[in-house]
Amino acid sequence: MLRAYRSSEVREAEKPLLEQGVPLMERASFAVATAAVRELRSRGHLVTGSQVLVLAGGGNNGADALYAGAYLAARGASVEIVRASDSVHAEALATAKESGCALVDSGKDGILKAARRAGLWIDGLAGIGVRPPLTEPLSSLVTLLEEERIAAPDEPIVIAVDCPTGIGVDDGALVGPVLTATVTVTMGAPKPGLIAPPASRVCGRVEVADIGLWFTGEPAVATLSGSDVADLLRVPGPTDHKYTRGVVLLGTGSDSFPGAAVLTVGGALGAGPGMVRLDSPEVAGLVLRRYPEVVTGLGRAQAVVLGSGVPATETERLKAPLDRALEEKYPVVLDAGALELVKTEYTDLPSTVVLTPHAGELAELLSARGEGITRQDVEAAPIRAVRLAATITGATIVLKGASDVIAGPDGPVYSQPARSHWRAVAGAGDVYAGLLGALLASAGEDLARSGRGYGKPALIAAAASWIHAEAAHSDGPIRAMDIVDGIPAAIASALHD
Ligand SMILES: NC(=O)C1=CN([C@@H]2O[C@H](COP(=O)(O)OP(=O)(O)OC[C@H]3O[C@@H](n4cnc5c(N)ncnc54)[C@H](OP(=O)(O)O)[C@@H]3O)[C@@H](O)[C@H]2O)[C@@H](O)CC1
Ligand SMILES: Nc1ncnc2c1ncn2[C@@H]1O[C@H](COP(=O)(O)OP(=O)(O)O)[C@@H](O)[C@H]1O
Ligand SMILES: [K+]
Repeated sequence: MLRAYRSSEVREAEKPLLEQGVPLMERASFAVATAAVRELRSRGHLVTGSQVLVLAGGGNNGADALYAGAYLAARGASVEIVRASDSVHAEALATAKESGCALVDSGKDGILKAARRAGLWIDGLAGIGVRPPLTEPLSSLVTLLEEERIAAPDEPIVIAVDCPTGIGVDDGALVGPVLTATVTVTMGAPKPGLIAPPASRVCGRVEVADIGLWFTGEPAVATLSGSDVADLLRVPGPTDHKYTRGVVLLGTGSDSFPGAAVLTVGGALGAGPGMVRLDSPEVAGLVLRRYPEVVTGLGRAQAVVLGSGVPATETERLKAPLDRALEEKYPVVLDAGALELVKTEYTDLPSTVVLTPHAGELAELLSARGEGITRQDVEAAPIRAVRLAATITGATIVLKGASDVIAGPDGPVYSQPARSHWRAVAGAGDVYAGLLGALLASAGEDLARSGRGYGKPALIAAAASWIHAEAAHSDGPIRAMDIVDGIPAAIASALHD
């Protein structure tokens, strides 16, 4: 599991080490220099003779970059320094100069010329001490460099020290200029913005440098790996039968969107529940032709999925299965049309109810509940939006997108990235709803006993997102049914992880 901690928690973790005199900055800058060497070598360049640009701001981040520049100069690189503040770390600057690094003329032309000469930039303009948007003069400098980076015929390698300058380190927001990185070398632990969208998109590959920091508390944001998913999966044993493995009931599909029933059933069956029930008479024939193992009609279930392919005007029929699940405390997935119910009637939900909106649906839901929030607001700061929605509704929220962002009313936020963006096709969300329902059904009895869920539904939803991303992994176009077909292998790969 990737665990991201906020800057305040990072500073707490660093405090005892600094008091003991542990040379954190030395470790940090060495990790940056090592990453730079690796990037140069992987592209067939020698360090000796490579042209490197150190972008040094006024904080410790700038000092890290300067010391890294000093290492590279000592190994034969030709290093130039842009001094972006009057108060750069004096000792680090002196060390860099002694090692042969040269200061660049700080006018626009001087900076651009140096940027064009260098194949590798080290971004030490600002680290976790900065809250965006950047102010002048840093704002103009970052804009200039980012434009140059994009326009350059051979894009430079950009190594961000701790974080790309300008990102919302703690909330993953992107407001104002940022310098996009090829690699981010982050100290001690990732920060939320390095693993949560939209900021995670400008971080390149994230490498965590172990500088000796120790974290004990719950992370602010986490990303599950295959082995975390394996820990959550319930593998059947010799005493299991179809009812112990979990039954999932689907109220999905309609005359208007019959295919949604096929896709949700496919998603659910892929995850291997004991049984899938379908309570959608108008589409039962279609589903049975494809999946004869489906049992039609209402009946006992350990989890319920409602709303995929059901128009918002036809939600009346979803209320009976929803009421029953709420009464029996079984987990519920409310997708697509069923989200309508949360706008007006079902306003106080337990966290065992999981809402699965995309950004537009989440904005509509929040607006209906009195928060003036647009789709753009949700996309600009997804962590904030899911937390707000979880707090207002009481439910667990899965915001679907290039990365799924998941939160319950408490516990960490999970950010689960897509493996490929071919996944963005109609019906992929329906597959997700079915898959999630089946995973919740396997934990349904436990969830019903433990009451409001205590973070477990969010964890299970994150596992569903991992499996869905893995199942949708592709180098070329895919259809939603290909995701259905990929689920069993994705689960097997988690179990082998
Ligand atoms: N934590 C660890 O374990 C370790 C941390 N280490 C490193 O320390 C880094 C944190 O260092 P830090 O605290 O000095 O902050 P950092 O980001 O370099 O500088 C902030 C500067 O930016 C400026 N500024 C602020 N807001 C701004 C804005 N909106 N727009 C424009 N400017 C703005 C502000 O200037 P001011 O405005 O205050 O004059 C200030 O000069 C951390 O990321 C890591 O690299 C390692 O060395 C060792 C282990
Ligand atoms: N840019 C993207 N890259 C990868 N996956 C994406 C992207 N945008 C959306 N997705 C995924 O595609 C699916 C879309 O779901 P949804 O919007 O509900 O569509 P539908 O209702 O047609 O199934 C979700 O699983 C989401 O995570
Ligand atoms: K930086």
